[in-house]
Formats: sequence, structure tokens, C-alpha cells
Amino acid sequence: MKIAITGTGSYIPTEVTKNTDFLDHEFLNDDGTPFNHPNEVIIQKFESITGIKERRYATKNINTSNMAYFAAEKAIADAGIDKEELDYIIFAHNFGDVTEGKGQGDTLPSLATRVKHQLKIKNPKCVAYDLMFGCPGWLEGIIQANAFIKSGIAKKCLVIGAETLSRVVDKHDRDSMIYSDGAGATIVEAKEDSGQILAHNSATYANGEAYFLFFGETYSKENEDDHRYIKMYGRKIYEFAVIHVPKAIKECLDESGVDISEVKKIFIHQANEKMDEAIIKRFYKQFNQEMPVGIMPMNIAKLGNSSVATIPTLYDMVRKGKVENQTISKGDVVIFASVGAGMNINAMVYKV
Ligand SMILES: CC(C)(COP(=O)(O)OP(=O)(O)OC[C@H]1O[C@@H](n2cnc3c(N)ncnc32)[C@H](O)[C@@H]1OP(=O)(O)O)[C@@H](O)C(=O)NCCC(=O)NCCSC(=O)CC(=O)O
Repeated sequence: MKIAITGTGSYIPTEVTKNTDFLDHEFLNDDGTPFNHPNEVIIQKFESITGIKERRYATKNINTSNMAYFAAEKAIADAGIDKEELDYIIFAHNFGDVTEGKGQGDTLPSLATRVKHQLKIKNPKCVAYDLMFGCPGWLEGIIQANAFIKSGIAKKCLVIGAETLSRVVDKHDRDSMIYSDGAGATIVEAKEDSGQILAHNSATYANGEAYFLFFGETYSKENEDDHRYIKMYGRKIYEFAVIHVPKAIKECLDESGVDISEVKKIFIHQANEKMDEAIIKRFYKQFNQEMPVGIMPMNIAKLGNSSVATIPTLYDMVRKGKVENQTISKGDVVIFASVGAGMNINAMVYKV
């Protein structure tokens, strides 16, 4: 049985926020003290470390499940399937629907149910549930869909990754500039001659690493803000990722039996461009090879880190010829890989 990604769709929010839009922000250290240098310097440093120049935020009237619905409609149309045939809607996110300014995630009912409702799917046997797995959530959803189809309990699954991180960031934290909003959706089904999942690999590291990403207080000590915000030990994540992700990808490729020379593209979760380059360089180093030019499509400069949405959005864009100098063709072998809160890591080798 060949299990394939037969349709993709994405939603890119319309509001563009450039790095220069942070010039008037009050960035603080974690103890609430100001930095010794102006925001121009912080922003320059940020851009040179991460490669992010601008990011997209959802407009006030749109939440995570709305963006997911927009992406899902496109993926269903792209696959050419009847939405009533879907056996599962698997929705990866980590914060629920967050109303602008409220900071509280709403997950009742599940976001997958909200998407099913918006799609007006009547079939009760289309089972909808949410998946929390940090940034690697969308890829984990694909791995679950693959397992359901292989075992015979499903034929067609809709897998979504969507997040509205702009609504859970502490505006006093300079790391908040990394985060953005977006949605990507995919149809997974058993279909001959349409692609094939060849191998996958997942892991959770929850000892010293468990709280590298966490919900924490604002850095501002001035007002009584008891909200919690997304916080991270960025350097620790960086070091963790460059050690563990290259190994996880290699294990997955070895299992697939595909030779490294056959790999055409690597779609990696985009949190930091320099970090992603370091990961992929180390991956190739395990084969005593240099990283090939153009192997790693990127859109982080314009879209930032939309968590679970980065890979499905990028894959959709490349598939549809929307990323400059990046194409994939039928029969190409590509790798998907992600790392994030958990700390979770996963990888998948896929023949287009
Ligand atoms: C946060 C980082 C950008 C920081 O970069 P570095 O690690 O190089 O920084 P560092 O701590 O060694 O410090 C080097 C210099 O950069 C400065 N510096 C550090 N952070 C900065 C920032 N956000 N903006 C501007 N400057 C910054 C420091 O003051 C220092 O300056 P000087 O040189 O002047 O002393 C990076 O560590 C990073 O991207 N880490 C991984 C992020 C990641 O993958 N997150 C997970 C996403 S998971 C996710 O997406 C969500 C999910 O899973 O749900």
C-alpha cells in the first residue's frame, strides 16, 4: 500500500510586521532591566541570527481555527476528494483559539471539531481531534494518519498545523520577534502512483530538556500582568537541535533505504535560518558530504516561525511553484524534519 500526500493548502495572514516595526518596543532582560543598546542594534542582531526580516500576524477577526479552515478547504480541493469521505481531521496546535488581547487559549470544543463545523461535514464517522506536540505537531499528525491508514481504520485523513503565536508572545521579550501566525493543511490517503511515505522517526526528550520551551511571566515588572506567555531558552534549544536533529534525520533515511544522493529537498521546521543551516550541514557531515546548494527551501525571511504551520505552508508553496528557484517533481525523495516544545523531534522520508 502506498500512502501519499495528495493535496495541500495554506493560509498566510495578511498583516505584515517588519523588524523595523519593533523600533519603539520596550525590550527587557528577563529580570526586567533594560538593554544597554538601542532597539536598532537588537533588531540588527536578531535579523543576522535568525534570517527573519518580517512576519505575518492574523487580523483581529480571524483565529487559529479560521485560518485552519481556509487552508483545509484548499487542501481538499487540491486533492480532489469529497470532504464527506474524510475519516479523520487531525489538528496540530499548542495554544487553541486565542482571542486578541485575552491571552487565554480556547480548546472547547477542539479546534478539529471547529474546522469540521466550518467545512460543514455531516458524516459523524469523520473523527476530529487535536494534537499537541510542539512545532513537530503537523508532522506527527501525518505519521498518525499514515498509521491509521496502514492499519485499515482510515482511508483519508486531513492533517492541519495552525497557530496564532502573535497572541501568546510577551512584547517585552526580544525572542517574541521570531514568532508569527499561519496555517497549513494536507490530505493523506492510500493511493497508487501519487507518492509514498517511506519512513518516519519520532522522539521526546523530557529530562533536562522538558522545559526549554514553557509558559512564563512577562519580563516587565511594572504592571500586574498575570498572563503567561511563550518563553524559551533559545541557546539551549539551538544546542539541543544541532546535536539531536541531524541524527534523527539520518536514522530515518537509513530506515528508508534511500541513498543520500537521491534526496532532493529537506523541508525543515523554520525557527531560525542559521540554526536550520547548522542542522542540515551536520546531517550531511555524517555522510562526509557538504550541504548541497538549494537543498533546504526557506520562507522564514518573510513568514517567521509559525510553529506547526511552517512545514505544511512551505511544502504547499514549493509544490505550487511559489518559492523562487525551488521546485519538486514526481518521484523526488524529500525529507521533512522538525524540532520544538516537548522537546520533540521527528523526521519523515517521502517520495513525491
Ligand atoms: C533565540 C536565538 C535567536 C538566540 O540566538 P543565539 O543563541 O545565537 O544567541 P545567544 O544567546 O548565544 O546570544 C548571542 C547574541 O545575540 C543576542 N541575542 C540573543 N537573543 C536575541 C534576540 N532574540 N534578538 C536579538 N538579539 C539576541 C545576545 O544578546 C548576544 O549578543 P552579544 O553578541 O551582543 O552578546 C536562538 O538561540 C534561537 O533561535 N534558538 C532556537 C529557537 C528555536 O528553535 N525555538 C524553538 C521554536 S519551537 C517553536 O517554534 C514553538 C513550539 O515548539 O511550539
